[in-house]
Amino acid sequence: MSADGSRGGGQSHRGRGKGSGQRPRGGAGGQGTRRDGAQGRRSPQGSGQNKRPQPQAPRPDARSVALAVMTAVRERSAYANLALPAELRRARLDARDAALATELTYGTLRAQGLLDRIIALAASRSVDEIDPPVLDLVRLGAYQLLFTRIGAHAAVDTTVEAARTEGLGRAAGFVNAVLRKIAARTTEEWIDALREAVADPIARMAIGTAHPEWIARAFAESLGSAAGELPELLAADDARPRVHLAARPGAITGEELALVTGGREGRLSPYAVHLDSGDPGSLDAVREGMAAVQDEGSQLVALAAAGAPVLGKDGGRWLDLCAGPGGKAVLLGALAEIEGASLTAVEVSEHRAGLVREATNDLPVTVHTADGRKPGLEPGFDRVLLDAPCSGLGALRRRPEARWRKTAGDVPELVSLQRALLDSALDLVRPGGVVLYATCSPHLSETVSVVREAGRRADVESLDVQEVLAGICVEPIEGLGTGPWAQLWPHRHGTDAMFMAALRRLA
Ligand SMILES: C[S@@+](CC[C@H](N)C(=O)[O-])C[C@H]1O[C@@H](n2cnc3c(N)ncnc32)[C@H](O)[C@@H]1O
Repeated sequence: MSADGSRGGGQSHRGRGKGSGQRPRGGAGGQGTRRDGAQGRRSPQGSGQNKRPQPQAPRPDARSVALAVMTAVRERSAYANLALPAELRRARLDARDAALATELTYGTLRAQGLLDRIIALAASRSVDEIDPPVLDLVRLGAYQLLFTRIGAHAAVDTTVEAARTEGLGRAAGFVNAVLRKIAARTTEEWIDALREAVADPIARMAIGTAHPEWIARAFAESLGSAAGELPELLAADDARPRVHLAARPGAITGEELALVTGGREGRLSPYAVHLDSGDPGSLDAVREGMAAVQDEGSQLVALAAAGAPVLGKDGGRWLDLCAGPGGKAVLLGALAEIEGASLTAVEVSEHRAGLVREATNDLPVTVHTADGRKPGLEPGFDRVLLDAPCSGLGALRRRPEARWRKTAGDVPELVSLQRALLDSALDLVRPGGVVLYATCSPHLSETVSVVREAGRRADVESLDVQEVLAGICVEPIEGLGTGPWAQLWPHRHGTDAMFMAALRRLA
């Protein structure tokens, strides 16, 4: 790394540069940075004693936790929502600093593409020319300046200090200069500057809400005649989602779960409970397996798979064709137990199949590690859930880094897989049985196009899945689209943007 933060030359590794591990981290503090402020005050040099300061490992703080997660996401393609809890446990921050670390990590990752465009303008160079660990630091500082109430001095000073404690001291001047330039304008001024040369309204909205343009465009296409709701949708997609719990049928009711957790019952799934805050893993009901974290929209998918009308008697042979890691298999397995049915779960990944086994070990569920396109199972299932591998564009709010990792180029390959899996599901279901096709993506290529094509098979009819949902939901559900399929939306339903369609094999 050179002194101006650019790639190439010199040291660029965390913890190897000048100043690394030499003194407690700190800085000017500021809102939410009480600990930084207290630790950042160093004694004046040579203050009456000749003793050399003892080397001391820097104590983790909110910013170092955020940087560690950002590094894991960048270098090892980690998922932030899995890496952050591990870092928080390791750092043992108090509740206030843990909340700040969470806000900085998720916020910076979510806004990354927008921050990079602003940094490029401020640094007068492409971000590709900036050493990645230095770029992470600048992103973290820029996020604080533009999207938090942390004071500008605190945001700049603590980031420059972090450059030193992270072993990137030679880039401190560069970090300082870029952040000061960013601090000289408001967020709105930067966004206006980026939008200056952009006329297309969707592209302008995408810039302002830190979404890649192709994703905003896919959302608009899926909203169709309601594309005017795009700003609301993009804003909801940027907000931190509430934690949804699913009560396990037969173990606890939604009402009881709300009482023991202090949460609120959902308006859609009869098993849903919403929590405003807190660590769901610490709840007794979750630890004892009576409830699990699951988006309310995902609950509706499993419930629709269990409730869509089959012709003739339901013989109790149910199949989950893409089951890993097992969220819906647990709900389906618990319903199967109540109905006297059994669930076969298929998952191509050995590791994920293991997770399904673990999650369903006390339920009538058999797990097979196999490719759902050719699972080698005896056909004749009464019900098949195909929760297809997809781009995940409908669950971006739960995966802060995901929007900048995916590309439009990922979609066609997924669509071919979805088509082949749906064909297989329709071959495996008995005449009169139902396939529930679902994606956690509203992208039309992965949703309507796939089920329309399958509906062209001579032995398939489309059911009105909105009617199925009407029979399941606690309160009337609206805004699902023109049907017969259903599209859930974060801004309308408070769920992930799940899509579902029910197809029945003709007898
Ligand atoms: C959307 S996820 C399913 C989520 C799951 N239903 C749940 O609620 O936890 C899709 C799953 O399909 C698996 N998968 C991908 N290709 C597959 C294939 N050819 N056959 C079976 N499973 C596959 C992925 O590994 C992934 O676990």
